[in-house]
Amino acid sequence: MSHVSYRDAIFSTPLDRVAQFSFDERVVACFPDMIRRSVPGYGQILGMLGLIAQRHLRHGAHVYDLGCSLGAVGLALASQLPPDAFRLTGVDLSPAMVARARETLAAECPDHDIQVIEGDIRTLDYQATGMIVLNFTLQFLSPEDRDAVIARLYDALEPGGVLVLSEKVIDPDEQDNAWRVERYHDFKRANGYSDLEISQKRTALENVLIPDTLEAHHDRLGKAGFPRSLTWFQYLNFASLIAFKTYESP
Ligand SMILES: Nc1ncnc2c1ncn2[C@@H]1O[C@H](C[S@+](CC[C@H]([NH3+])C(=O)[O-])CC(=O)[O-])[C@@H](O)[C@H]1O
Ligand SMILES: O=C(O)C(=O)Cc1ccccc1
Repeated sequence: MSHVSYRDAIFSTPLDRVAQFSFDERVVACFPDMIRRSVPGYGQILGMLGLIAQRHLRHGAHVYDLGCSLGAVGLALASQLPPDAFRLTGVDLSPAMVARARETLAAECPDHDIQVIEGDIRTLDYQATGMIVLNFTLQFLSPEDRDAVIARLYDALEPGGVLVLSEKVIDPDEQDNAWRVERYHDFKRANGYSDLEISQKRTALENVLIPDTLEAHHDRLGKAGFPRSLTWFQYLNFASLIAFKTYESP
C-alpha cells in the first residue's frame, strides 16, 4: 500500500510544554516532507549513494542502512542500481518507522532484495557487509555509545568496505558556528517553517540530537580502526563523511 506524506505541521501551534522529539506515528506521517524541508543536501546525499556503491561495492554484496526511517537509502539505491547489484538490510528502533518502511519498499521496489528489521544499532549482531550507511542516525545516540557502535561497524565491514556517515555538525569556531546555524534557520524559513516552528523544534531536539564536530567524527573513525576518512559533502551545518576499511581504496 502506498501512502501520502503529510506536510510537517508538528510544531506549528504554540505548545505549553514542548515534549522531547520522538520518531512516533505523527512524525512518520509527515517524515518525508519534514526531512526534505529540514535537512540541507538530503536529496544530493541520497543521489550520490548509488555512485559510491558502484565504485566501492562488490556486485551482489550486502549493505546496511542503519536508522533507516522510511527506507529512503534503500529506495535511492534501488532507483540507481539493478536488483542483482546489492542486498540491503535496513534497521530502525521505531516500530512505526519500520512498519511504514516495509510497506513502502515492498510497493516501490519489489524486485530488490531489501529487508527491514526492528532493532537497536547499538546491540545488533552485525553480519559481514560491504557498505554501511548511517544517514543522520548517529547524532541520536547518546555520545557515550557512539565510539563502541563505530568500532563494531568497522569490525563488520569486509576488506574494501565503506561507511557513509551523514550528520548535523557543530563548528568549533563559535562565530562560524553561529553563522551556519543562523543561515540554517534562514534555510528552514525559506522552506516554509515559521519562527515558532523553528524554535519549538529546536527545544524538542535539545538533549535528543547532539551534534559532534567534524573533527570528533574523524577522530572516532580513526580510533575505531578506519585508516582513512574524508568529508565528501557539507551544506551549512550538515555534512557527510566516508570512511574506508582499506587505505588503498579508489
Ligand atoms: N539506537 C537506534 N537504533 C536504530 N535506529 C535508531 C536508533 N536511534 C535512533 N534511530 C532511528 O534513526 C532514525 C533517524 S532519521 C534517519 C533518516 C534516514 N536514514 C533517511 O535517510 O531518511 C534522521 C532524522 O530524522 O534527522 C529514526 O528513524 C530513528 O528511529
Ligand atoms: O529540523 C532540525 O532542526 C534538524 O536538525 C533536522 C531534523 C530532521 C528530521 C528530524 C529531526 C531533525
